[in-house]
Amino acid sequence: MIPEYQLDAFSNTFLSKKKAETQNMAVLQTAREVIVDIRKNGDQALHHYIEKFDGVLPNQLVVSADERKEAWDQVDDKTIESLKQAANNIRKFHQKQLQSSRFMHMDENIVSGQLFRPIEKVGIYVPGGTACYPSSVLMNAIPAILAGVEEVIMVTPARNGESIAPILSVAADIAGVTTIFKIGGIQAIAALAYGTETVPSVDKIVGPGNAYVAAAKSLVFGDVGIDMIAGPSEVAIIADDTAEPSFVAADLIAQSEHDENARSFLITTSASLIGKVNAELEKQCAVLPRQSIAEASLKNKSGSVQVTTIEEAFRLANQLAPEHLEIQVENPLSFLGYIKNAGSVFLGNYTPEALGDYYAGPNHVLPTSGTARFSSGLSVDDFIKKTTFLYYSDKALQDAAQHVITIAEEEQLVGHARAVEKRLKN
Ligand SMILES: NC(=O)c1ccc[n+]([C@@H]2O[C@H](COP(=O)([O-])OP(=O)(O)OC[C@H]3O[C@@H](n4cnc5c(N)ncnc54)[C@H](O)[C@@H]3O)[C@@H](O)[C@H]2O)c1
Ligand SMILES: N[C@H](CO)Cc1c[nH]c[nH+]1
Ligand SMILES: [Zn+2]
Repeated sequence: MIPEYQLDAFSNTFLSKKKAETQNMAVLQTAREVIVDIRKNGDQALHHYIEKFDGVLPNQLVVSADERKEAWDQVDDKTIESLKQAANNIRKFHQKQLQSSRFMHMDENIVSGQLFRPIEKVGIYVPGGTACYPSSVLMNAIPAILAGVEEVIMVTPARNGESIAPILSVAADIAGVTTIFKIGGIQAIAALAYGTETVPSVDKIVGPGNAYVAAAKSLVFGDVGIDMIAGPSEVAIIADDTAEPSFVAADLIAQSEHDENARSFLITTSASLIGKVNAELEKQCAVLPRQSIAEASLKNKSGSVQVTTIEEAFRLANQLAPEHLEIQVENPLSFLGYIKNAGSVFLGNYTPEALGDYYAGPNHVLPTSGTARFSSGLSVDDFIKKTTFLYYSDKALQDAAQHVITIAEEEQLVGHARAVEKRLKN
């Protein structure tokens, strides 16, 4: 069910450097047209595209205070409790990421350092097309609020043309989201980036979404900040003979059920594991509500490979740089030092990725499509700007002046040299 590859074929198929399918030209073209129109025509264009892409235009785009209050009665207590527990864990984990402004140097003549300041207004995109992700509300909003962002504006498409899922509103309250708009897709990103009569513009947009959302984010980048351009979700599992085939299969399925383009990889030193996992996949997929999605992802976008050593397994995983890396081998913690490129790592047979997707604390908004080679998952840092500062006394400048002038003259920037010379005492 998950195709087996020889090592060379696995590398050739999955390691080529190419941008995710979010960069599809037709999707980009649609996104460009919608963004240009909304930027020029504001609400009028926004309404048009909500109707066009989501079918119905809600009477009111903002989720009202009454709607937010009523949502609490529509979600059962057990679910609210689970969300609160998850929020606590996510808050605790991200709290440790906070840093204070700092001095790099301080004496009577020179002071330098870095100011850490939150971004003022942030937009968070919460996907809502095919599924509903309260966990993504928590993962995006909690680090922003911990960082000190004043206004967190959430957008998500309305389910039936009128309301958003109550659980999303409850999660937004638990996290501390300021305002929620019932807008999804390209039109939501355009409205957040440029503002309309109804939607305020923000300084940065974060959060995952489908190919249209990703394309729109890539186009507005520069006018606003973005966290990343997320492609389809991925998991790579490194497993040896001690791995439990039914656990491995369950975790491959958990990622593959996200969408048909999700990618699941199994890299194993075991001669018998792939066969056992395939038997489990067959069994477990058959009883899955999203069976056809998971099967399509496993069959068409995923792969397994047998390697001879654990070192080879990690070499391959580092080349893949997967969004999620599971390590289901004996003494998993002893392999932390082998990891170079991965969005988030899950160690041991009892740490399924699902634990991190929802609950444990680390963020689930992670780099995909090999971009973990150069980037990281969402964190408090994504909502902080670092501004350097510098003070030199008269004496300190006199001491440094000649070096500055020399380099300025080498660059033939006489104005720069003069700016220092003007202050020289002799
Ligand atoms: N990386 C993560 O942390 C994470 C978390 C949750 C979900 N996801 C991913 O987010 C994605 C969610 O996708 P989704 O579609 O369910 O929800 P979505 O909210 O991202 O997209 C839905 C919107 O897409 C727009 N759209 C749909 N078809 C269109 C078309 N033909 N032209 C223009 N616009 C169109 C509509 O406006 C709609 O509101 C999935 O791929 C899922 O795997 C990722
Ligand atoms: N696995 C997703 C990130 O790739 C996150 C998620 C949300 N809900 C379930 N899973
Ligand atoms: Zn998931």
